[in-house]
Amino acid sequence: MKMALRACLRTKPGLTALLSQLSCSGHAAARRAPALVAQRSSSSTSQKIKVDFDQSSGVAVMHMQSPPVNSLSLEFLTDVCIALEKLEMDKSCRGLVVTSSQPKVFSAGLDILDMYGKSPEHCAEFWKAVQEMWLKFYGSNMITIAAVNGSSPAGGCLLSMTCDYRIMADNPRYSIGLNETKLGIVAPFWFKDTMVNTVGHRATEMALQLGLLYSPAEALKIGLVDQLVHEDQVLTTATETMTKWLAIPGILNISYTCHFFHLWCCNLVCTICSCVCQVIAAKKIHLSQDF
Ligand SMILES: CCCCC/C=C\C/C=C\CCC/C=C/C(=O)SCCNC(=O)CCNC(=O)[C@H](O)C(C)(C)COP(=O)(O)OP(=O)(O)OC[C@H]1O[C@@H](n2cnc3c(N)ncnc32)[C@H](O)[C@@H]1OP(=O)(O)O
Repeated sequence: MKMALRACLRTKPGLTALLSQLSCSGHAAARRAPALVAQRSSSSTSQKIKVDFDQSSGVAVMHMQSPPVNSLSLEFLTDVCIALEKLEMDKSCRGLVVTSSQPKVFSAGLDILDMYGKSPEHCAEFWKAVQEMWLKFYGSNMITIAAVNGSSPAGGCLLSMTCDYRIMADNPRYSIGLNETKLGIVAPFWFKDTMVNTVGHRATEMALQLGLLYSPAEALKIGLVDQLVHEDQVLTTATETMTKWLAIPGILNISYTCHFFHLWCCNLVCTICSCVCQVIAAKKIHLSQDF
């Protein structure tokens, strides 16, 4: 699925342009960007993101380092998107591993504190940034692997599902899943679609209706993650796996089908509608709070 989206993006420049207009690259571009330099290995760092790029293998590792739990705030999402954009522009970068520098947590999902009591403008920016992250990862030209070295609820699970492959630490204290229902909120349909594309319809229905968080073993069983390893081995396994993937001829040029392109267009249109609705809703909430 992700490869089809990637192919669509590569072959439909108009769509890419439209996406970039929709996305929040405006505010992203205004911020500092981690630079990639042409040398064998390079390391670039924003406050919350560290990128190590090994030019000889063409593989970059993005370390999320936003304490305490890599919650996805507007600022953090912006940094992630900028880093990804930079890597995307460097054609020598063919693979990306995403992992966490925080102990026990891959990402706690959307930053709840960044969603509460904020201005409608902030909410709109925030929501656009969430969508941009999803679009950028899902439509990436690189092979992407999530090295899930800790718990990954809600938006953290979404982030990992946008990757081509997920390797999770085999520690029963960690969990992963779209638990929004348990928080009294509804996972947006594109969260749902991403999960359907990963684990299928029935498993997604169950997961979303009950707001399930899965142990690593359960997640492996339903296909939410692809591999479990000891937590010391998550990153090394991810880079080894990446090497194998990148050795497959034409891996970055998998052809796509019309079906996938249609799905992509549907997702795009619905995303625009959803975005407009979110803004309207946020404005209404804001107004009602004034009375
Ligand atoms: C802006 C809105 C625009 C309009 C949109 C409107 C509507 C859209 C509708 C729906 C969209 C919803 C989609 C939502 C997606 C989400 O991702 S919601 C976030 C869900 N996340 C969670 O449920 C995770 C909750 N956290 C945990 O389960 C645990 O914290 C943990 C990640 C497993 C880590 O556990 P542990 O290591 O034990 O750490 P602590 O629990 O002690 O936490 C440490 C500190 O981190 C703070 N924190 C945790 N999660 C978050 C978070 N998501 N956002 C912000 N902060 C978080 C926690 O409070 C602790 O802080 P203190 O040390 O107490 O200060």
